[in-house]
Amino acid sequence: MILNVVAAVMIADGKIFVAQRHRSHSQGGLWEFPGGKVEPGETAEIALERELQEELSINVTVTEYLATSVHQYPDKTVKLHGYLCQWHGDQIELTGSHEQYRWLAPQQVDRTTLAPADLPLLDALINMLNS
Ligand SMILES: Nc1nc2c([nH]c(=O)n2[C@H]2C[C@H](O)[C@@H](COP(=O)(O)OP(=O)(O)OP(=O)(O)O)O2)c(=O)[nH]1
Repeated sequence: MILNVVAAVMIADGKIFVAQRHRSHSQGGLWEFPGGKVEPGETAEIALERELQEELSINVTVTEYLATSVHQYPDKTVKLHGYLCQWHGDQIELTGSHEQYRWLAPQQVDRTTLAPADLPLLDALINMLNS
């Protein structure tokens, strides 16, 4: 099974937004960029806007494609498409998908608890910020 998943990379004041998946979900307890599965008929942008509204109660603007990674979990293969997204400063309210969130400098992100599919996206971001 291959899942197409979109992830939002939001940057504010040099920090990026990461959230811990709810313990009851697949890959529970791992940290990730918010987002989710692309539903049939959706573009990546529409899926991201919908997921961030559902999970964080915020409106974002998708600004730029970042990178795609493919990772095989025991039960599925995730094709993770990362996009830079603009957060407009709205109040972030977790709605149950996540346990907690943090804004961290990219180098501060704990690579051992980040969902493995997200590591190439984090590296693409760090490269982009350094170039
Ligand atoms: N949203 C999101 N999912 C990710 C990331 N990295 C990563 O491996 N995933 C995986 C976790 C899930 O197995 C899968 C789909 O994510 P999802 O956010 O739709 O998960 P979900 O809760 O609807 O999935 P499920 O528990 O119903 O299986 O992608 C990421 O950065 N963001």
